Amino acid sequence: MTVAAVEAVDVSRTYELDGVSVPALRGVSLTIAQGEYVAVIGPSGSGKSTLMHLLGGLDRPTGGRLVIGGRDVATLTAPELATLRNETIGFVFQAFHLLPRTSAVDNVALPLVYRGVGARQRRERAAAMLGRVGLGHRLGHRPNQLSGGEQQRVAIARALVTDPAVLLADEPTGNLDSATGEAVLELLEQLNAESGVALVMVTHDPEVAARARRRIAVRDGLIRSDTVHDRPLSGGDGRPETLDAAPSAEPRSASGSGPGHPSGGSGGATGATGRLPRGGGPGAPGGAG
Ligand SMILES: Nc1ncnc2c1ncn2[C@@H]1O[C@H](COP(=O)(O)OP(=O)(O)OP(=O)(O)O)[C@@H](O)[C@H]1O
Repeated sequence: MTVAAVEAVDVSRTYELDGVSVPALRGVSLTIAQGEYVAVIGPSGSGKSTLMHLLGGLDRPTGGRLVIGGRDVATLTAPELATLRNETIGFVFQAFHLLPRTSAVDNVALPLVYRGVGARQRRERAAAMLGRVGLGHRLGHRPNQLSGGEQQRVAIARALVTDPAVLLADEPTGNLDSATGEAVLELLEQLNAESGVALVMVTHDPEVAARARRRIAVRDGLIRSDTVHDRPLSGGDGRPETLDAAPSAEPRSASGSGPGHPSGGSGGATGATGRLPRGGGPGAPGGAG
C-alpha cells in the first residue's frame, strides 16, 4: 500500500475581495503519493496556484479536508502548520526567490536554521545539496552572480536540503530559456527518481506536462481530468497532448502510486502563510518558525 504524502478531499478555496466572493477552487479531491511525478496544467486563472498553495500548507481551504503528512491542517495552529510545512514540503517558484545578498550556500542552508541544525552541519548539508544540483563550484556566489538556470538550481537545492516528502514547483521553468528550462526539468526529474521526493509541477506547457506520468488538468476551479500514463511522452514521439482523452491514459484512482520515500520528513524553504503573488516565493523560509 502506498502512503499519501498529501490528501485533499472536496477542498474549496474562496477568496473574499472587496465584498465579492471569488471561488478559485470549487471542490477538488486528490491524493499525492510518495515519489509520484505529477503535472498540473490548466488555463490562466483556473486555480493551479491556489491548489499548490493549499497542497503545500501555505494557505488553508475554506471548505473540505486537507491532510498533509498525515495531519489534518484544520486541527493545526499557524505555528504547527508552519512546522509541518518545514518538515514535509519544498517549494520552487518561477521567480527563484533567493535572498539577493546571500551566498548560494547560505541561501540553501536557510531552511535548516529553522530546523535548529548547527552552523557547521548546515553548511555541509547545503554544500552537498548544491553539489547534487551541479553547483558545487558556486557556493560563494550571490544570486546576481549566477545565471537564471543556476539560480533555479540553488532554489531547488534549498527546497530539497531538508529532504521533504513533496516538492511543489510552480512554473519552475517559466523564467528560463528553453535549453536552460530543459536542463532544470531534467534535474527535477532526476531528483524525483533518485530521492523519492514526490514532484508536483504546475505548467502552462502541454509538452512539459506530457513528461509526467500523472497529469491533472484544472479548469474553473475543478479537476477536469486526472490520468496516469504508462509511458511519459518525454521521449518526444511528437504526439499531441490530449489531457482530456489521452488514449494511453487511465483515470486516476483515489490513492497514488510510486516508489516509497526513504524517510522524508524535513522541511523545504517555505514562505509566509496566505496568498503569494504570481510566482511569489518563499524568500526566507520564515514560515517555518
Ligand atoms: N488573493 C486573491 N484574492 C482574490 N482572488 C484571487 C486571489 N488569488 C487568486 N484569485 C483568483 O482565483 C482564481 C484562481 O487563481 P490562481 O492564481 O489559482 O490561478 P492559476 O491557474 O494559477 O493562474 P495562472 O496560470 O495565471 O497563474 C483567479 O480567478 C484569480 O483571479
